[in-house]
Amino acid sequence: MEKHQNGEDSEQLDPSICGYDSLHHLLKDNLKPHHFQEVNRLLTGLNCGKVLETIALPQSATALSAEHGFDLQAFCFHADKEVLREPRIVRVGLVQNSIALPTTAHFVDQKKAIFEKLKPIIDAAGSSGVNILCLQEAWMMPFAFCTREKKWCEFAEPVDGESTKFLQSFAVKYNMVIISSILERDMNHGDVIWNTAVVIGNHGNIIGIHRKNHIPRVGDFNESTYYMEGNTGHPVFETAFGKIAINICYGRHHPLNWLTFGLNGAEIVFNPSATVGELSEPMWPIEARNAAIANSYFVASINRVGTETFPNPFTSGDGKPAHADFGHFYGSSYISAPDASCTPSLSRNRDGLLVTDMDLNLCRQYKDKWGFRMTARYELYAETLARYLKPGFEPQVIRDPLLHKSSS
Ligand SMILES: NC(=O)NCCC(=O)O
Repeated sequence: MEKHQNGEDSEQLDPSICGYDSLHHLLKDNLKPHHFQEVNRLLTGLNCGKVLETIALPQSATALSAEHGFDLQAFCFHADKEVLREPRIVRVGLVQNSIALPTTAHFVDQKKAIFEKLKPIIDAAGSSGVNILCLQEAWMMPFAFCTREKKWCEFAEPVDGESTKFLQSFAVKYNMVIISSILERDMNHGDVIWNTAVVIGNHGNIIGIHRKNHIPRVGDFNESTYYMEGNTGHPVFETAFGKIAINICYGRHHPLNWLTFGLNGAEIVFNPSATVGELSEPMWPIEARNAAIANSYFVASINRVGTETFPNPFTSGDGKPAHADFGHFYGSSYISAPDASCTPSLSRNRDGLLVTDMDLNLCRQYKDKWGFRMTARYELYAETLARYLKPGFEPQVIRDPLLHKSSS
């Protein structure tokens, strides 16, 4: 079987949806235009009563996408015009990518090759005027946590390590905030390892970090072998372009995690992820979108791409025979808005850059319209949670007194 540069088998290289690289394209090409219009309205919603607009990007960006073969799509979310506030338009970029060399290559070469691969994509974002750019989870390494082998810890870096330095130069060059999700080694605290998002300001400064709150224990996601649950809470970073937060991957299954970023004032929550089709694909278009609606903020979801094969087969205690790959990381990065509209997703199988303008005024407009914050009744839940956390908790269940009585 033919092997490709990144270690994928050619058999695994058609992770298309019936030959299409996204559900959007499949529907568009196969439905009659008026059917597609209705399906699209129901699936991706309307923004200010209209289908989401596409935007034209500069030729420098489209040329980079053509030369390097990455998917490039661009959309725009509007908000209603307000009397007292000017529009607050932010241009966001999301990058999804596969690894660049087989996982058997020297670790230094693997990381360097990913840096090289990302350069033209980040340049395309910069030349498109992106204000905030977010990369996928642990973008600087293969997602080797399935293996449980400790050698992959060598990819971990301090917060101000080489990946941050690499991105700082782009942040300065393009006046861009960059969110970089890395495997972090905290040298000042006994070399402890974390799954961390570093927020780099548009002057190249490090604004702060957030460490992944919820660590998966599902399928091959054996991440708990490598790092612990984060200790940074739910920080919101006030940047030159808006208040942002990062909910790293598996945290998207936890509604209270989304809520707490919202309570701290986030206007955009980024969800850098690494997840595979077999496990989570039906959840992917739902959870982030629901969070955007429920919390009246934008959510930017990013997933890596490709199938990563590791040198030694592994098992995960789920009865599956030993295997050496993680399954297919299905890309499909997209953005959801508080008004229930969302962009089509990027390719399921190619590297990509999604550029999206969003008027942050939409967040407050939807708080005013639906009043989810005002109707939330937080005190009810605070009281139940406080009781639930005590060892003597008893669930509030009212039993039908006729249950188990024999019917006469
Ligand atoms: N990276 C990560 O947390 N993946 C867990 C699987 C999922 O949440 O879909």
